Amino acid sequence: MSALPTDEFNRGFIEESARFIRSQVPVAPKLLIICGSGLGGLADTIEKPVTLSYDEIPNFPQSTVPGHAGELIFGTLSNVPVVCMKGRFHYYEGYSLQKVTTPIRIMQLLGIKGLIITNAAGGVNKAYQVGDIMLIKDHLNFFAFGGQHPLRGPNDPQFGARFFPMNRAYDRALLEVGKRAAAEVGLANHCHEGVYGIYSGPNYETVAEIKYLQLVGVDAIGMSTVPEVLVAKHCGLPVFGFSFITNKCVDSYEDAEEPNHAHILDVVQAKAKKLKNLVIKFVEHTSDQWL
Ligand SMILES: O=P(O)(O)O[C@@H]1C[C@H](O)[C@@H](CO)O1
Ligand SMILES: Nc1nc2[nH]cnc2c(=O)[nH]1
Repeated sequence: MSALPTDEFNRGFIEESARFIRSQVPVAPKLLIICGSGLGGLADTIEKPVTLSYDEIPNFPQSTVPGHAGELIFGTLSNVPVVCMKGRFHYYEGYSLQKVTTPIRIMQLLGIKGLIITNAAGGVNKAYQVGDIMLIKDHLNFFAFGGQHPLRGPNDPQFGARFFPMNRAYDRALLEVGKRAAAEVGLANHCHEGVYGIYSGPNYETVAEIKYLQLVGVDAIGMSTVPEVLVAKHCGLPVFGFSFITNKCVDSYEDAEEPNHAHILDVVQAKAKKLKNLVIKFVEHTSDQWL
């Protein structure tokens, strides 16, 4: 008999993962930080870190992409107990959207109150430059237009309602705090608010696809984030997200530039300190909300 997609969300599996983590970690996290490609250095700022490798945790997926270490780092930031996922999962790796998002549900069982989500993305908006950040104000979920959704299948009401709104998926107040934090760490002139689009990958976009994305209002394109945000919103978690613009998307046949993952990781590395400072400032300004 074929498995329902929600079998990956099976409570027994998720609870087993959560139980194991509880047995290893002294303090339950209040905030989950998901690190995008090359952004694992965000975890370096965590105080009193306790590291769990993904392969130690029962039923946890394994990272397969360079720039995604495959570790959970628990500790504190501005006195807030946090957990940092150094390594996320992508649909193109072969995981179902349910498997991609199980960490959100596991962390929800552990008691998180919010999500900071980051990614490396291509700049579709012509005004965006390499090294800019885009605070995510909304997304375009191309997977859903094609009927692909992590919450397809029976709903578990203990996590959230069958039908749920997404028009305020990216918390407006947190976005304002993000803007302030970006200015404080010297990123004011490199900070935008925009719409993130998800593309399945693993290839980068064609010129025609980039022209289409420009037309429909996508500012930055990537291969992640949206599934995790859907599952986080389903279980009521406020979300703050930003994209780090690692390349300008090619929208002309005359342009010989080609995106390249190794180069993308180098670009992230070059700005790592500022991005860490941004996350530190953001948590500092919002700490009361999570405790
Ligand atoms: O995990 P994120 O979304 O940051 O990773 C992006 C999308 C692909 O996984 C990869 C392409 O270079 O970077
Ligand atoms: N889909 C997609 N993902 C990316 N991640 C980093 N750059 C890009 C890009 O140009 N396109």
